[in-house]
Amino acid sequence: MYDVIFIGSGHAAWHAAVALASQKMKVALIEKDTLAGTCTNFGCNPKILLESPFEVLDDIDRLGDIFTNRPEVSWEHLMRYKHKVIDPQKDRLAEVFNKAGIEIIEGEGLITDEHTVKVGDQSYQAKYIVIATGQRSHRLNIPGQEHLRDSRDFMDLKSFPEHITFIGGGYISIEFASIASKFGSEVHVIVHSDKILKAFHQPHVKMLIDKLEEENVTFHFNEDTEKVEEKDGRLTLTTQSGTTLETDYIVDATGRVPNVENIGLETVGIDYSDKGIKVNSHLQTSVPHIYASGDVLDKSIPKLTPTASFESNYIALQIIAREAKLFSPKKALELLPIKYPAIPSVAYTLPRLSQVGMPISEAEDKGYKIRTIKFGEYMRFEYKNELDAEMVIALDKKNHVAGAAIFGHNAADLINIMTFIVEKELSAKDLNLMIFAFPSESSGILDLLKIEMLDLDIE
Ligand SMILES: Cc1cc2nc3c(=O)[nH]c(=O)nc-3n(C[C@H](O)[C@H](O)[C@H](O)COP(=O)(O)OP(=O)(O)OC[C@H]3O[C@@H](n4cnc5c(N)ncnc54)[C@H](O)[C@@H]3O)c2cc1C
Ligand SMILES: NC(=O)c1ccc[n+]([C@@H]2O[C@H](COP(=O)([O-])OP(=O)(O)OC[C@H]3O[C@@H](n4cnc5c(N)ncnc54)[C@H](O)[C@@H]3O)[C@@H](O)[C@H]2O)c1
Repeated sequence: MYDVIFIGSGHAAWHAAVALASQKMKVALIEKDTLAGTCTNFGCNPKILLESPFEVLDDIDRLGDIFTNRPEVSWEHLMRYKHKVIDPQKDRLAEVFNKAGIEIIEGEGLITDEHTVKVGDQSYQAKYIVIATGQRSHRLNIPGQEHLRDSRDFMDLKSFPEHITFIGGGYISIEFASIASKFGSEVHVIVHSDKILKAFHQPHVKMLIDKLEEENVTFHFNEDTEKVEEKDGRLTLTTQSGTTLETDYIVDATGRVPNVENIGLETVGIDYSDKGIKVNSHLQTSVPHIYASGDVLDKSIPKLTPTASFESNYIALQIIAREAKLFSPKKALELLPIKYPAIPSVAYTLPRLSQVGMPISEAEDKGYKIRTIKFGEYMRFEYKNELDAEMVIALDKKNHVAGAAIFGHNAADLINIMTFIVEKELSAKDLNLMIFAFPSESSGILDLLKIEMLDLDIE
């Protein structure tokens, strides 16, 4: 009998597994595909690795004729490097899990009753079960769908296509289009509405579109894909309005769907929809000792690695508290409900877009002060000549930062600093009581931010 069995081994599962094992609980992770899940093997990590040489090239391009030779990226070499770095990660994590005393069970988990999970012919009993089965790529249901590829295929390409088409206007489509454009490929993006990256500050999205268009990316807005046909190794994509595109490779990036099928939800009466598993504010399913975590949840907050890890850690605390009888099982529901802090979002394009806190458009509607900090222009020495890099902030009545949106190459790291400032409601005075390393990209933005928070006009 296990204390806790996890179905899935991604971030939504393993953070809790390690925490619970450290409390001497008997824990197992069931994984049907690759240990450690999507982010580690087929998502965030390989993506950022494949993008990293283009970041360097972009720096080189911005610094202009300082360099006498512009290096070129070899996709084949890059793939070799990817396998060298990414492939061993699952083994390293397996070592961590083994050391922690966590059992790894390979195979597909199926809940057969409220305390039992079956893998193949073997049944395992547990006091608690955590469902962390994640999501898979959505596939358009159109004639020729067998010619469509997904993010996993893209990140395993043996050679890079000269003509590549992405369907969708979300994270995956735009991040990969950004990589493909750096390769000099002819890139097309089919978007079925008039917007991409809807959750981001739209003026920054417009700046990104302009940049990508300069780099050979063509956007086809308000177009739906009708069919794909193959002839002599080339593909023809036809949209409902009759536009046709000849291309070598098509990535269907029309979203991801939660893995709720064939895990026994119906057997134990767990509620779910096509958006995922329904849980209460303690991440309990309709069966109180069965929790759900991560991408498989029906949730309104973004489905990201840090939110999956946060939920995982939260579930571990819930179980530890219940087991330590800090609260009687009857009172367990009185444990604190999950409360998400400010969640930063980043689109890993070149340049990157990021944001945290209240969206700037919402803050504008609320009458908050909106300020644009052109840190790339003011601090050219620090920001590698990135003249258009900027941060837009919304200041509330107390001059605290309610929300921030950044456009620039270092937007991912800079937004972490802003997350801290937003979450802790830091004032200019709080920041002035701290000393930061200089010169650095973060100190530059902080100095300019403090001026705005003191409400001095620097224009
Ligand atoms: C291309 C790509 C890029 C991304 N980039 C970012 C990024 O930059 N930043 C970010 O924050 N997020 C990013 N994400 C999202 C991030 O990967 C997910 O939010 C995160 O992986 C969710 O973790 P999870 O544990 O819920 O699911 P997963 O990591 O998907 O883990 C679920 C696991 O459950 C297993 N499983 C499913 N059913 C069963 C079963 N019945 N039995 C046993 N095992 C089962 C699956 O095989 C899988 O390994 C990206 C995603 C993709 C696809
Ligand atoms: N940087 C990051 O944090 C990052 C990067 C990649 C992926 N992710 C996560 O992975 C998940 C999947 O990313 P994604 O880009 O596939 O999804 P997404 O939801 O970001 O974008 C899907 C896109 O497809 C479009 N679409 C949906 N149905 C369509 C249809 N029938 N026809 C045409 N277009 C359609 C949507 O309008 C949207 O533009 C998201 O949960 C995201 O949070 C995050």
